[in-house]
Amino acid sequence: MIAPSILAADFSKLGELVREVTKAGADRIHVDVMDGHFVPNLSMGAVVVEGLRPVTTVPLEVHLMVEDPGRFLDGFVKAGADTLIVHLEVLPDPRPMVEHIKKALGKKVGLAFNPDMPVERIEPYLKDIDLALCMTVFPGFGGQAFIPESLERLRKLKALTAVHNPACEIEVDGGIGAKTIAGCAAAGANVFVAGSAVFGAKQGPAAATKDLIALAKQ
Ligand SMILES: O=C(CO)[C@@H](O)[C@H](O)COP(=O)(O)O
Ligand SMILES: [Fe+2]
Repeated sequence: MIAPSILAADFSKLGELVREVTKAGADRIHVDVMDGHFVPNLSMGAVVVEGLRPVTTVPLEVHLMVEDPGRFLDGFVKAGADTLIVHLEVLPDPRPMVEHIKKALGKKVGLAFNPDMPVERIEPYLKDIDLALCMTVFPGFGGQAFIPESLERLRKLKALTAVHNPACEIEVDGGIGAKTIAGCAAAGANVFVAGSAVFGAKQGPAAATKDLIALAKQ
């Protein structure tokens, strides 16, 4: 599954671009939310999700790179988010929030972790989540280079999900493109976030989406 990240899109044409990648076969749209604290950058809030909701039929997944995700969950749900992804780094015990997102809010829940977090830290929560997001760059900015050590981490994550929750999706985010996507798929990933490789592609976002879908399948 391909999840174009709108962080790399030309915001003056956001609706049009999201329509275009949806038509090209994007499986979901990835919305990067940054608070300037958890990561050294600011990006977008729930109004963007609200604006995009009528534009696409595919799920909108919100990647919350924020220190205090609990403050924002309701707003994103009201705006139309389908999946809420929170970072393990800011949750000493993510279980109450995972439960809240699933039961009270009725949405899908993802747990993300940075490249310097031991993969085993997510193990106790795998059985309760829909998606594990293995960051393949340090979060905060689009357009960074894929960290090669991520492949070994993905293999570990795949082995852990096989034991605890084979239905749990394994998502990769950061530096995913034509050169890195097949390796990530072989290592166990099945959801691929791509920002610059889609919206910055020479061939245009629609063709790039189709190319990435084909490469991920090989
Ligand atoms: O969460 C993040 C960055 O923190 C990502 O979702 C980026 O937006 C991916 O951009 P590319 O590396 O694909 O350009
Ligand atoms: Fe992201």
